[in-house]
Amino acid sequence: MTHPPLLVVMGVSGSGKSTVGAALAQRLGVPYADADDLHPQANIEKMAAGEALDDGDRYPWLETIGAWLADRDGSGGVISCSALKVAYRDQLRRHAPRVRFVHLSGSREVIARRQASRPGHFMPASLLDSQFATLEQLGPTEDGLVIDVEQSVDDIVQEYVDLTGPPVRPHPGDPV
Ligand SMILES: Nc1ncnc2c1ncn2[C@@H]1O[C@H](COP(=O)(O)OP(=O)(O)OP(=O)(O)O)[C@@H](O)[C@H]1O
Ligand SMILES: O=C(O)[C@H](O)[C@@H](O)[C@H](O)[C@H](O)CO
Repeated sequence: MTHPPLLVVMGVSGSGKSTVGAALAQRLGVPYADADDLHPQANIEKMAAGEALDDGDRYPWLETIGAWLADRDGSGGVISCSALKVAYRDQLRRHAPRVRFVHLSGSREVIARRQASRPGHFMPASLLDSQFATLEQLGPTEDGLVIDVEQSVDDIVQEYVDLTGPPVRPHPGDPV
């Protein structure tokens, strides 16, 4: 039996994970969560102070995200999470082996402009280079796809649907 999509919308800070993730979850008719809401306060404070997170900071956070994915293995869901390294994505796959990654990929210039368009967000622009330096592209054995961010949110969502086919709905009979 095919299950509704279980997705992680990934990418560097400012790539559009929260915006696209929410729109994609709505289109697919599945629950949505933003992993930024699952960070321990210490992680938020560290980034706000201009210091990049390390593997030790991310490990417990990724465990929380993995549990969220495992809980929704049957119903499907979309969570926005940077998931920058293969090792982080392996950690999530250990919780939910069928999870698919949707990498929002774009130039530093475009993403920096978008990151700067959010006054008051805790993530400083100064950390964008560390995000790109930490990012590891999806590997050939990883279930995932790459979508260019230099298009509208609606077009990104449509490209996902076009690439993956009509989504299995949590409630058969729902309109696509
Ligand atoms: N496809 C798009 N076209 C134009 N603007 C976009 C697009 N996607 C996102 N944005 C805008 O870019 C900014 C960053 O988007 P968003 O906050 O969703 O990124 P993010 O990856 O979740 O960032 P962070 O990881 O730092 O929370 C927002 O102001 C958002 O409205
Ligand atoms: O892995 C990381 O370094 C963090 O998750 C960051 O990506 C932030 O969560 C986010 O980008 C800022 O809101």
